[in-house]
Amino acid sequence: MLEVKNLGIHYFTLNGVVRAVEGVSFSIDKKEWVTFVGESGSGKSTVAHAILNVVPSPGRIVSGEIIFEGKNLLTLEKEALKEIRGREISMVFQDPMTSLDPLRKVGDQIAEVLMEHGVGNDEAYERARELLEKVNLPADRINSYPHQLSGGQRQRISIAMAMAFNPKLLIADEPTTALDVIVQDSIMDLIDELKAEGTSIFFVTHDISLAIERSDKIAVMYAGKLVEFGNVESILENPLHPYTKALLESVPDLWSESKEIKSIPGYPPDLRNPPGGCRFHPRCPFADERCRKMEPAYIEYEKGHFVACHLRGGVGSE
Ligand SMILES: Nc1ncnc2c1ncn2[C@@H]1O[C@H](COP(=O)(O)OP(=O)(O)OP(=O)(O)O)[C@@H](O)[C@H]1O
Ligand code: NI
Repeated sequence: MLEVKNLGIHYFTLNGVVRAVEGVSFSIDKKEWVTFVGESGSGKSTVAHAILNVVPSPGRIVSGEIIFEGKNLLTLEKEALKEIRGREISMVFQDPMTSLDPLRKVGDQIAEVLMEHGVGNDEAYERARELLEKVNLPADRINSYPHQLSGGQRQRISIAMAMAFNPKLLIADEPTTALDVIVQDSIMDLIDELKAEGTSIFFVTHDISLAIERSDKIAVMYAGKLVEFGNVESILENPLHPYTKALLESVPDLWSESKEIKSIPGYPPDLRNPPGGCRFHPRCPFADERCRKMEPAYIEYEKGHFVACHLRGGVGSE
């Protein structure tokens, strides 16, 4: 359904070119929930924005293709992309206020999304009420302003807007990070329901245990590279990349015998000047000469389970 090939994104800042995303390839099938994990700054949000070609300035997509149902979204005319945005592909963010206007009633805002895509006035308000119910908010909330709602309720509103047309793909960038645990769960349930109705989910989180619970596949980013991608089960049973292993070991619940949380020594690199070879090599306990010199190829190590690491074979490039 969605296929991303060799995606590269740079931020052209006054202090240099930030190579935020390089050579990222993956696909998402129908009704599949794929979660992107990785440390802060690894490029998760940048990839999320690229799908609808909305990488904020000074960022620019410098390579790659984003094929959605056979069309490359990166070469599509503005108008055609606008038709897809909000209708076939929608987005929710960590801060719902980025998609809500503080000065207008939430019902008007939901109805407007529908009317923008050709739904008539009365039907749009009717649908807005239905959508509020669907996200478990009372229909009279239609007359509320965003500031009259809690953070969780506001996130429900932005999900209601995202759901307006039963999108084929929902891009959710840390939609629950600002919320408390109980509210978090209820938002995750809503996204699950959407998936049950046929929507594919591109989800971004810092919280790997959240990723494990809900998703079908996990994508692990490190310093702008996709280092591992595969089914949740195969990644848990057989993490192929040393960084993935380290991430899993940093989750306390997973390794309850030891109760010890291991953090990964060192820091991610400055992406204006990333290390040569494998970007993880300065922090990798297994790094050798090859890892310092050659970039590991991204290979399908076992069916549906991809990795970029010299320890797992594959041919690299200088
Ligand atoms: N507007 C910008 N200008 C310059 N550099 C940027 C900009 N936005 C992001 N970057 C850089 O691009 C890289 C990727 O950032 P991105 O926000 O995609 O990471 P992330 O994985 O989503 O991190 P987080 O978990 O903190 O949200 C980082 O090195 C970041 O500093
Ligand atoms: Ni982010």
